[in-house]
Amino acid sequence: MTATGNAPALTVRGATRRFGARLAVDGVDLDLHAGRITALLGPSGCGKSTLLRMIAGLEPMDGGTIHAEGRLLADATRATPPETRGVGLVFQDYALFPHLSVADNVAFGLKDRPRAERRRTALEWLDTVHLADRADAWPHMLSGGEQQRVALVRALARRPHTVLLDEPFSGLDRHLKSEVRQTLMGALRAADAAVLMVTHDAEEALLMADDLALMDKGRILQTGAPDDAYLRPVSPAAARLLGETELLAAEVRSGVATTAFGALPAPDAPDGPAWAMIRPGDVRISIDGVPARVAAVAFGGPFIEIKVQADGQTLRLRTTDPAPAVGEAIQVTLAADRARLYPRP
Ligand SMILES: Nc1ncnc2c1ncn2[C@@H]1O[C@H](COP(=O)(O)OP(=O)(O)OP(=O)(O)O)[C@@H](O)[C@H]1O
Repeated sequence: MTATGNAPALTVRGATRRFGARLAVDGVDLDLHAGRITALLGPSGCGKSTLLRMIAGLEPMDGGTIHAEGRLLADATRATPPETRGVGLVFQDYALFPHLSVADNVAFGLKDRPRAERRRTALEWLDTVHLADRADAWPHMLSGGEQQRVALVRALARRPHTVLLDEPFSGLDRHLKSEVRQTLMGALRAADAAVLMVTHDAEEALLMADDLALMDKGRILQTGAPDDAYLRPVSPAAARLLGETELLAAEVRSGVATTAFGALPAPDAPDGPAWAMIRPGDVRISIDGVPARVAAVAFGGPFIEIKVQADGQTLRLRTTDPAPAVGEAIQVTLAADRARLYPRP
C-alpha cells in the first residue's frame, strides 16, 4: 500500500521567496508523505535550496504557507523556529561537529534524555548505517561517505516527521554513491519519515524517489511517479530535466505528425505545427526506416552516440550496435510510443 491516499506529513502551498527583483521560489505547492522519498530535481539556481531552507525554517517566506501535522509552521508573517518544527536537515557538506565523537554527534539532539540512553540510542542509529564500530572515532577520521551516513542518522535520531536532504551524494565519488545510496535508503525507510531530497542528478532522482517534483526557474513544472514523469513529461523543459532529449519540428495532419525522421501517431494533437520530443535512446538504426546520413559518431562508454541528418534536420541517437562510418547512408526509426508531441507556437 502506498501512503499517497493519506494526509501529507508536510504541505507547502504557494511558497514564494524574493531576493530583490528575483523570484527565487515562485508559488510552489508540494506535499510530502510519511515513508516516501520525494526528489526535488532541477538545474542549478532554480530555487531548490531556498525552498528547502524555507521548509527547515532557515529562510523567511514572502508568501504562502507551510503546514505539518495539522499545524502552521510558517507563512509571510509567522515562522516557527527551526528547532521546534520537527524537521531534520542534512546539509550537502555533512556539517558534523568536529569536536564531538561520532556517537556524540548522533546523540547531540537527544539532550533531554539520560546520558546512558542517549549513548544507547546513538549506537542503535549508527548500527542502521553499519557504523556502530566507529562510534568513538572523530569525524575527521571518517571517509566522506561515512560522514554522510553519520549526518543522516544524527538527523533521524531526533525522530523528525520530515527529513530534508540537500544534494546528499554530491561530495561522493561515483562508486561510493550507489553504496551510500543503498545504506541511506534503508535507514530512511526504517525511520518512516517524509523525505525531501534535493538533487540536480536525474539518474539519482529516478533511482531513489517514490515521488518526483521537477523544478525550473522557481516553479514546480510537474509532480508524480518517476516513470510517469520520464515517459510523459508535461513540456520539453520537464523532459530535459530527466535526460537528453531531441526536439524535431513536426507537422500534424489528421492525427499523424510528420517529421524529417518519420511519422508519429498524434491522435489527440490539433492540426498544425508541433514539436516532437524523443530521447536519443529511443531512436533505432533499422533496415526499413527513414533514410538518413551519418554526420558524426562519438564513443559514450556503454553506448555510441550518432548524429544523423535528413531533410536538413539533425537528430542524435544512441545505440549499442557497431557504429556506422561518418558519411554512411543508414535508415532510422523513431520508437513511436516513446515520443511526445508539444505545441509549437
Ligand atoms: N541569500 C540570497 N541572496 C540573494 N540571492 C539569493 C540568495 N540565496 C539564493 N539566491 C538566488 O536565488 C536563486 C535560487 O538559488 P538556490 O540556491 O535556491 O538554487 P538551487 O536550485 O539550490 O541551486 P544549486 O543547485 O546551485 O544549489 C539563485 O538565483 C540564487 O542566486
